[in-house]
Amino acid sequence: MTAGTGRVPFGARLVSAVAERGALCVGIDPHPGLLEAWGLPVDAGGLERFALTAVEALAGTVAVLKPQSAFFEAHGSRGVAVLERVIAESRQAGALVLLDVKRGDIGSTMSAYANAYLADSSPLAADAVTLSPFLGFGSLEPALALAERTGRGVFVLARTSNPEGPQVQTATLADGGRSVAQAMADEAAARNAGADPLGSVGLVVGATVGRTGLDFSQVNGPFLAPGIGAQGATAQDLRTVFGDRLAHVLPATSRDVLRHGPGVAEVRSAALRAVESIAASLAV
Ligand SMILES: O=C(O)c1cc(=O)[nH]c(=O)n1[C@@H]1O[C@H](COP(=O)(O)O)[C@@H](O)[C@H]1O
Repeated sequence: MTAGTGRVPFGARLVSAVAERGALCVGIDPHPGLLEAWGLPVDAGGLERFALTAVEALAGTVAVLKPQSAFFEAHGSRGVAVLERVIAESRQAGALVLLDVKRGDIGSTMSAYANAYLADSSPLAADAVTLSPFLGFGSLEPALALAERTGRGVFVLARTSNPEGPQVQTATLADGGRSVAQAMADEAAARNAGADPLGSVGLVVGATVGRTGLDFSQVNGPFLAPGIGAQGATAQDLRTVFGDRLAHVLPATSRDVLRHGPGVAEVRSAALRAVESIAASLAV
């Protein structure tokens, strides 16, 4: 079992973490190619060395760490055991952990996913998870409810960083002129209404997506903005994507920091440079 949250809502804990450490989420994505580049074998032992080095370099420095579950699952039960350690040790070192699992299922199965990642009793419980709403936002209710009860958060996909996203996300809903992405923003806004300083239902909006025309003014929650670095977006792009919502944006990058390994100091320096360059871009 990982440590609890003290029932302080995720949104409030995120605001404190960002104030203390800067607005940055670093992904822990143990790609086989990165393991090789670090001189590690592509097996569970190599995964463990890679992931725990990343934790050592980053968990005392960066506001949010985002392990990508698939890269751990690919190594079977030993990989999942490493993921449990990554979550526990990162949280002990003061980082918030956003577990990237992009789950979405019919409501009754969604309850099981919620218990796996958002219940205090689970060995895989993180501070927040990524969720996919394309079975309908309402199907996520068990996760939203459990996250709220346990002081955890969720980030719901809205406008993802990949080029295929618009096929679904910019489509117009049957009930009127809104896009699917706008509907997700409106659902998040409804869940976060009145939360202070920030709600715990976030959205995922890629840093790569450019001007969207989406209205984020009522969301009152955090925006995870992946795509910086390896996918071509820069910190300067955030202003175009998020306009006057920049204060609530959590920029995310993974390979662009991890490629500086295997040295702990080099990985940490790369993350600190990213924090500074993002802070400079957001301040101008
Ligand atoms: O939910 C995510 O984290 C996510 C959403 C999205 O729209 N785009 C996106 O790249 N991600 C994740 O963010 C990480 C990006 O890694 P880099 O491209 O190496 O910075 C990967 O783990 C992706 O799965």
